Amino acid sequence: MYSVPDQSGKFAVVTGANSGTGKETARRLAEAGAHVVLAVRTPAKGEQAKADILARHPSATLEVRRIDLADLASVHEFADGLIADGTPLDLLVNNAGVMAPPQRMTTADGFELQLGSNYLGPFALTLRLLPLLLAADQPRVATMSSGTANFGRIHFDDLQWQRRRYSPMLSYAQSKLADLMFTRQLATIAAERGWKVLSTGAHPGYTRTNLQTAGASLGRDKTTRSWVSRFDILPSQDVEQGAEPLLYAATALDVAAGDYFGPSRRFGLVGPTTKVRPTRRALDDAANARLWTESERLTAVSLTEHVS
Ligand SMILES: NC(=O)c1ccc[n+]([C@@H]2O[C@H](COP(=O)([O-])OP(=O)(O)OC[C@H]3O[C@@H](n4cnc5c(N)ncnc54)[C@H](O)[C@@H]3O)[C@@H](O)[C@H]2O)c1
Repeated sequence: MYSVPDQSGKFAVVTGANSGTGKETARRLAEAGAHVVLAVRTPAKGEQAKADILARHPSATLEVRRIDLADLASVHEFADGLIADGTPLDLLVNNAGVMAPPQRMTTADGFELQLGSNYLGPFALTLRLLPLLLAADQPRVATMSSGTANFGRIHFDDLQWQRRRYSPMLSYAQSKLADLMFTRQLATIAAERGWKVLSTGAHPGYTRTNLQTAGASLGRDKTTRSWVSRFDILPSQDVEQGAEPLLYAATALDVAAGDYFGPSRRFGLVGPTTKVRPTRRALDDAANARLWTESERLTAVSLTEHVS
């Protein structure tokens, strides 16, 4: 098991920290000494997660704050709260995500649900929190992608699936490819501007969490059921294993800007975290820059406005 380096004195935000890999990541960061903000959509679930973590680690310092990544007003409210407090932010973990709703659904801002929740919300959140990140000594942004990014394509002419027949899984894959392209582009921008913020990415492998059932609870179409059933032939992991690549991306000392981590695979078994090569579609600098510009336009959150 990966040993998280000492996080004493660090201030971290983990989105989607009430369940799955987010809760486990928050737990391990708190165990290692970080003060962790559990950034959750439903505060009561956040409080339950906090109580669970405290039961295992009584000296952990945790706080619950509400954020709905599918609502930009909520993202701004969350960011405004942290900025008003003014504590430099050492670590932002963009973990929250939703997979495969039964049909095309939209966020409060009218974005297709998966693009909005999995990518545009975290994009806006990261840009808003950059001033706090840049005030920290060794800041880091770790963003959760997915192995499905390998099947993803960014449809610049129809990002929101308005002109094509909606595919819940291909839309999920697009949103997760966008996360990976964002990870790379943030690393590029940081290098260009001489920022010390380190942008890294991870995917968990197939992990037993609420992700498969949360989407399914809304009902599922036949094609998505068939996709999801294909996951079941993959070696699955428990959440402790599944959170390891994200924890590594968030805290390991031997990582470089833009690095991407996932579980290693040998003879069909899932092994320790390793650096993985992103799909070539995430290595297209021009596309990464184009997606960034388009995301600034869609969210109306821009670097020039929020970072001097
Ligand atoms: N479980 C897997 O096999 C797997 C595989 C690849 C990638 N992932 C990614 O891992 C991340 C964590 O998922 P998980 O597997 O732990 O599932 P999960 O369902 O347990 O956790 C997802 C979390 O995101 C939160 N969330 C969803 N929409 C939100 C919103 N609008 N605002 C705020 N929070 C929101 C949920 O409340 C939940 O806490 C996701 O980004 C997911 O895409 C998971």
